[in-house]
Amino acid sequence: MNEKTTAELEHLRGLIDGVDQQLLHLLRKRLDLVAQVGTVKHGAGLPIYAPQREAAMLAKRREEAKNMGIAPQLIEDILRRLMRESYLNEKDVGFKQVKKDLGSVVIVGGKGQLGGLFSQMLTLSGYQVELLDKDDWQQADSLFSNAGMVLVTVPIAITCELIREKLSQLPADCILADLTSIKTEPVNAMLEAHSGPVVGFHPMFGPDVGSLAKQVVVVCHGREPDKYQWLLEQIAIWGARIVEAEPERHDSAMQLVQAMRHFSTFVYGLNLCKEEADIDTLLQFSSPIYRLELAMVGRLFAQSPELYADIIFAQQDSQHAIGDYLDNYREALELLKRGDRDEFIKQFQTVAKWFGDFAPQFQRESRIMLQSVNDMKTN
Ligand SMILES: NC(=O)c1ccc[n+]([C@@H]2O[C@H](COP(=O)([O-])OP(=O)(O)OC[C@H]3O[C@@H](n4cnc5c(N)ncnc54)[C@H](O)[C@@H]3O)[C@@H](O)[C@H]2O)c1
Ligand SMILES: O=C(O)C(=O)C[C@]1(C(=O)O)C=C[C@@H](O)C=C1
Repeated sequence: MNEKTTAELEHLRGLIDGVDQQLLHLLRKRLDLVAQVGTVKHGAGLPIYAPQREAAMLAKRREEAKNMGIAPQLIEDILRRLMRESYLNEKDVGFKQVKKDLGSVVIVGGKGQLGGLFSQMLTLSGYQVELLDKDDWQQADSLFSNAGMVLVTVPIAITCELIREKLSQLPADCILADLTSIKTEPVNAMLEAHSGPVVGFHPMFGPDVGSLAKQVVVVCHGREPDKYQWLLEQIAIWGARIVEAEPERHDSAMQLVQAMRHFSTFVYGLNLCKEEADIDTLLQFSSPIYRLELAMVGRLFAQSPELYADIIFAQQDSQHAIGDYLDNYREALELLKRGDRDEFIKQFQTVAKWFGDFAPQFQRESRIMLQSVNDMKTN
């Protein structure tokens, strides 16, 4: 680079630094305003996530960006990231407590991952939370005697037995609820063990979400819904979307959404491990989609093997779905073995037709994810 180029670049980079610093000041200003919104919402008991406000704001800013010669997607990306920050900041102010006269909430398994998250959310909402973990059963009677709600969040494999053996003497008006990833058997066990209000939940997210804004919580009604309606409102205030489902319908969807998904991810990892693949080399040659795929597979193995074993093994019916998948894999492998490219293309087109409008929609969504994956690269 000659001296003139160096000087020009330095000058322009200095101006860019100045603009970025102005952006920082604007960000500070926006975060302060969002904190004030958080306080107002807390007082009024309004949900942290305001989808209509977001949609209207994004549409306006996109239009304004277009008029200024800025790509609308740029401002949308920036605002969505900023709103994620808002959910986190607004959460720290706390939430309105919907049910003031509940008594305490006893979380059985409360020192675990999901128990910890719900303990935090309930405490931020003003409830008195008591944790009852595996070594705390000597305090159970005194904790249960004041409980307005008992929330079960222990490993799946011991959930039903624990409910039947340890939760059959709760106060009659106490709500019995759970967070188990499968629903039919735990909800039945709760209905058998307790004659009062019963409700099953399945939070469709892990403990590392940061905020519940936009997350889905499946609810399976058990008994006396009017007694736990406040809890659904509380979860909505946390920003999550409640999806109602019969336990059987939930479990059958979970065979594909969880059991088969995690099983094929497990086999993918198992295969890489047995093939002794060199992850560093794979990453060097990886396209963004491969990096994303590897991240999705790798993150499974950073978590509890028991949790995933339980999700897969708790639903023995999943073996049929997994078996069908294996048959389809074998049939597709046959196409490859006999070099039947034409048939591959025919089947590809059949699947594309079956996906219909979802295929281009997923392509658009994944494009944004892939660009983020690429942005995160540092070399
Ligand atoms: N982790 C997730 O991503 C996730 C997501 C959705 C639902 N869930 C569900 O949440 C539940 C808990 O999962 P987790 O990931 O928090 O597991 P975890 O292992 O982190 O927590 C389980 C807790 O239960 C405690 N425990 C074990 N035996 C006990 C006993 N006899 N009495 C009282 N406590 C006992 C453990 O000490 C631990 O603190 C499971 O039913 C799971 O299906 C988990
Ligand atoms: O306007 C609100 O209600 C806010 O909470 C602020 C804000 C934002 O960051 O702009 C954050 C979250 C909402 O979903 C919508 C907008």
